[in-house]
Amino acid sequence: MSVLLIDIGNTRLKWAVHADPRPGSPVLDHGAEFLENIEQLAEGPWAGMAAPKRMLGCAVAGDAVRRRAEEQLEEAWDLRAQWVYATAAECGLTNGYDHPGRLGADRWIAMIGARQRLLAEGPARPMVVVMVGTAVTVEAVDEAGRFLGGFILPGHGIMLRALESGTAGLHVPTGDVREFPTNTSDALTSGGTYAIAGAIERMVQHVRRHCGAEPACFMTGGAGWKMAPHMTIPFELVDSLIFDGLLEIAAHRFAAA
Ligand SMILES: Nc1ncnc2c1ncn2[C@@H]1O[C@H](COP(=O)(O)OP(=O)(O)O)[C@@H](O)[C@H]1O
Ligand SMILES: CC(C)(COP(=O)(O)O)[C@@H](O)C(=O)NCCC(=O)O
Ligand SMILES: [K+]
Repeated sequence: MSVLLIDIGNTRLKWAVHADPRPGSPVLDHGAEFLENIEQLAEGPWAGMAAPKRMLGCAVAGDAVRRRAEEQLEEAWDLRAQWVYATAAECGLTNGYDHPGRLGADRWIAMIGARQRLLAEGPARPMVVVMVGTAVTVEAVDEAGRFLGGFILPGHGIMLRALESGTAGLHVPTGDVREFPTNTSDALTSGGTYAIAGAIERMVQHVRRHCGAEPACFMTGGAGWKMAPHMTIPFELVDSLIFDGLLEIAAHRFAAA
């Protein structure tokens, strides 16, 4: 029973088709489109594809974007969309947010994916789960699977645009990451990268102190590769964290259905 998984962030819609709704099921096809190209999915990459039996996704980019994706599913295969929202508890995770439903669904699902991966690799430990997309999120999860809380930071693009629009002298091309930047381009690129790296390292300290154990650090998101060379702590870069989480949720939901 093939399943189409969709993750709509504020920059791109990412999709993957898996053979079955169960963890580890093989990927049959996948892709990503910038939000402005969603209307071309049914006639483009999805045109020749066998109809998936089910769909499960998350969308944090607003109702209008979500509806545009739903229209493509209808047009391509007459497939009904099923969206995941953050809840108080799911797949072994409990949600410590003040209002659990207000947590971004992508953050919740990535934590579920990371927890499964952690438990597949060894005994339970605390985790720090990082998503580097349009925004950056840095989540803390304790050994028992309780989401303690997380940071939201601007991503690379937003940081640069904020500085460009708020100043007169910062309109420069992208630079390199340097320990001691000596030109404006490098200063901006390094500032953004180390701001994100610093937030991650700080969350690792918080978790280490709170849980009394070394957290496992997982990183995902379209710009995760930009951070990877500049991290000083051990971490695992997992591109598929959200899809891993969605598959886990799909296994529960579609087995019960
Ligand atoms: N092919 C690409 N083109 C442009 N930006 C990319 C690309 N791949 C990754 N990125 C970077 O990834 C970020 C978006 O990551 P993504 O995971 O798609 O975000 P979101 O989940 O918020 O839509 C962009 O801000 C950009 O820095
Ligand atoms: C924090 C986010 C903007 C991240 O979005 P992304 O970078 O993946 O596009 C998204 O998860 C969101 O809108 N969250 C709702 C608010 C919250 O999690 O507290
Ligand atoms: K995302």
